[in-house]
Amino acid sequence: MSTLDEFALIRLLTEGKQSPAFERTHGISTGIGDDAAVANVTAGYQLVMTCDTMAETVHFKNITMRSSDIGYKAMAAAVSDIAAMGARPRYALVALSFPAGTPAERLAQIYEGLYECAHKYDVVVAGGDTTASASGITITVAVIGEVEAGKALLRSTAGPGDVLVATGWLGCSAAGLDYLLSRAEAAESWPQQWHAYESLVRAHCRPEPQVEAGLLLQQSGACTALNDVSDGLASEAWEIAEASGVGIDLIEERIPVAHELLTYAQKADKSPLDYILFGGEDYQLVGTMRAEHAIAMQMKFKEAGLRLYIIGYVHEQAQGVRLVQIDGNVVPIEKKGYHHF
Ligand SMILES: Nc1ncnc2c1ncn2[C@@H]1O[C@H](COP(=O)(O)OP(=O)(O)O)[C@@H](O)[C@H]1O
Ligand SMILES: Cc1ncc(C[n+]2csc(CCOP(=O)(O)OP(=O)(O)O)c2C)c(N)n1
Ligand SMILES: [Mg+2]
Ligand SMILES: [Mg+2]
Ligand SMILES: [Mg+2]
Repeated sequence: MSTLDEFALIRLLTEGKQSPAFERTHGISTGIGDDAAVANVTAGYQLVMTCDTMAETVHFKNITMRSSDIGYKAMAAAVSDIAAMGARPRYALVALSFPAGTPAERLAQIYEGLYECAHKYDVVVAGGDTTASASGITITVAVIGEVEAGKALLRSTAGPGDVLVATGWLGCSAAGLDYLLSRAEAAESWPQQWHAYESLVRAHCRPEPQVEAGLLLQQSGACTALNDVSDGLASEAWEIAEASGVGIDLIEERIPVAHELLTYAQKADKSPLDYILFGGEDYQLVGTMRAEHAIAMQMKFKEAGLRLYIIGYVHEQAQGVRLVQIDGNVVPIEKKGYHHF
């Protein structure tokens, strides 16, 4: 960044991206430009707050994501945690660190993607922070959402007799990542129209947080626990099981498998189930609900153009997470997923 100082860069990244009218109608009275942003709170609602970081080499490399994808996914991953509480995302704060000399154009593209995702999910970018880093780009997005008081969906409230549900395909992002790593082609030069494994690449680079699904589950009153899938189905099911003091059985034949995941796994001599259980970064929702409500919820989801799969059930005994295999054998599922350290 040779020609722009810090403040000129912040202007370049943010100016003209949100109209003052948009900010006003979304409850912001002071946005970017002061020491902190000021927003109204809705009476009778609670704040829901989260943040997630994406760091170069850990969450992305130049062969796995374009700059605009990095921004998009950073916002999507943070919004996903708000969806996983059954809440509505409202505001975002963005912290960006990069080594001196990073081209301003690259940063501008990251912000193009970031705002694209923010607009899609009706999130106002209310501020952030910009610093140098010793090496690599890091982007942290904090999202503040809201939910009707007392209605947030927790991990710790699943009960015996509940069924386990998922809002979409799992494992596609991890398979897409494997494909991109094996292909090893600089992301910025990817073609506009992607042909091979397009859905897997999209799942990895442009995940869609399930905000609408989370709200439907919350408003229904039938959902007893909810998580988003950032570390893999096994890890998320274990988190619900441990927090709620229950056991969970996953039914292999009920877990949906995307066609392209099957094709890729076969070609790469990998197991689709391994991607589903231990891959992560799907940003679908996995939760529990009382069994008697499950079919009606599936209908509601269908009417809304969404999907809801019943993929398991909750036990009284806290014997961890198990897989009911297609042949009827029941095997324990390891607590493994993505671990940073
Ligand atoms: N450095 C930190 N300081 C304070 N709280 C943290 C920190 N890192 C994570 N947490 C909290 O720990 C919990 C688990 O975090 P994480 O595994 O990242 O959640 P998720 O997988 O849903 O993003 C969250 O409540 C999160 O806010
Ligand atoms: C280059 C590269 N290597 C590996 C991964 C896979 N990966 C990185 S972090 C992660 C787990 C999710 O990230 P995390 O920061 O743990 O999200 P959180 O659980 O906090 O939402 C996965 C599967 C990747 N996305 N890119
Ligand atoms: Mg996190
Ligand atoms: Mg989460
Ligand atoms: Mg997260």
